[in-house]
Amino acid sequence: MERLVDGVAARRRRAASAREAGLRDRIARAAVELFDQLYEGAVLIDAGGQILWMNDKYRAILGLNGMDPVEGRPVEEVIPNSRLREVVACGRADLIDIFEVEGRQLVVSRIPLKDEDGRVTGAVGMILYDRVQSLKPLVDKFQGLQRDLDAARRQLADARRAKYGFSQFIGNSEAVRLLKRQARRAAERDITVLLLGETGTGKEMLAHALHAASGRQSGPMVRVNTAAIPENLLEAELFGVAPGAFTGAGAKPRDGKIRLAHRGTLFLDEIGDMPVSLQSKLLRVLQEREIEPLGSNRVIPVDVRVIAATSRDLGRMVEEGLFRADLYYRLNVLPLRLPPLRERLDDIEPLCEVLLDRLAIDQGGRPRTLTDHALLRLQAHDWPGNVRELANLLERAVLLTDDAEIDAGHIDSLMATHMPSAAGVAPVTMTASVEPGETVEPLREALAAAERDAIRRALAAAGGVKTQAAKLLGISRAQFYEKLATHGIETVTASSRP
Ligand SMILES: Nc1ncnc2c1ncn2[C@@H]1O[C@H](COP(=O)(O)OP(=O)(O)OP(=O)(O)O)[C@@H](O)[C@H]1O
Repeated sequence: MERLVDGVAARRRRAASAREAGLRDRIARAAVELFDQLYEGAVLIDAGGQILWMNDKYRAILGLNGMDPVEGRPVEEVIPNSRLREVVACGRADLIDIFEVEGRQLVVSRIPLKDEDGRVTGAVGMILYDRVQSLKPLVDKFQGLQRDLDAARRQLADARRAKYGFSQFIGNSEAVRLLKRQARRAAERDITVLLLGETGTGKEMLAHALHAASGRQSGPMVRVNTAAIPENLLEAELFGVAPGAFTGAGAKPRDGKIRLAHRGTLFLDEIGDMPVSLQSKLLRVLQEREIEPLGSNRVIPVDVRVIAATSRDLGRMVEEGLFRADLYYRLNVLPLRLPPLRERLDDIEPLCEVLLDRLAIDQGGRPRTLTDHALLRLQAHDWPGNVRELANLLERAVLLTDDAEIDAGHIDSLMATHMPSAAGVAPVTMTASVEPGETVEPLREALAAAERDAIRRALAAAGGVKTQAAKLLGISRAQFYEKLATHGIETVTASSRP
């Protein structure tokens, strides 16, 4: 009797589980049909990340035709960057996510599939977008933010990308052609380059061109002007700061410029102004390719190519003990000398053309031209401030007149009134007379007085802004500071002005 009862119960259990299996099967089929109708796309993968099934709509979004077999292929091979495998691995659903497929932003859901014991057996991915209209504002907002982010990224990349290439470095003279040939060769080799030349000869421009033509062109180009940063801030600026390195250093680490130049180029402008105390740290960067942020005892490897520039005589600075000899030899692997403008007077004409074109673009209107006599005047000048000084003079000439042509008279008046070194251009006459008893100043003192006067006038014209005053004088900021110190001229800093 007992056996009979057991047999009936077992039969009932079997029948119930068969019914349940059939029910499950119907539910599964209904669910698949529902997916197919409800969603823009659906895909099913197994626990190994291989596709078991994909609906036609998903295939269409991927640009696959019905004949392309997808079943059995790894999901990432068919849907690049798919995250379904992660859902299998962690067993948690991604109920709403935004996912890019073939350039389209789609709202998707990813759900793990589990067996009776809770083991993950696969995952289903569904594209919801278009059917779920209520998500549209969210997606639009996301797309707007994504566009802003892309634009900001592009801007940052542009800012860090080199500004100039070799073709923008104007000059046909033999000296410039030779320089460009050497520089092109240097760009291909991943070695340290030292740019030597007077102020305004185009060292920074050439550094950008070297970076743009090098294998590091897609990396950052980071410039540090050693002369423009106070000595006590320079170490942090270059090497970065560890959290809490000093009072006020902040809880987060701050990357220095050397780290920011990782996989790119570090342009050390005015390297002659590098304080001796930091020179050994810089040497370590060149030798060991590593940095130690301020307040840290950790070294960080860096991959940077160094381009250094100076208008100073580094060799002499070494002799005078102002620059470390070992650093000098490390930097001087491939020196490139930029010739001053007075050694390549033939370049003045093409330079003027380009500079006048640039001015026309910046200020609007048609590009001005120079008369032959104006050009001769320019070629007779000494150009201590080189191309920067030439650019400044042309800028003032364009402001001085509305004429289409700039003539010799315009150039003469500018040189006589504004240029600190106009003596070489203005016609020299013998009309000066000396009263009996009047003393004649030694030339050195007369020149120093004239320089002092020019600096004061430039400062006044620039409203005390030193960068602007240096620009007006056609000299670098570093040189301007040196001259202020030499002449003992005290200025009111911008922050302390009322
Ligand atoms: N060969 C050139 N072709 C076109 N523009 C040039 C050339 N050389 C210099 N310039 C222009 O002259 C100005 C000064 O150049 P740059 O700043 O590169 O000189 P620099 O040698 O680095 O000067 P400094 O030593 O004072 O920093 C810039 O506006 C630059 O565009």
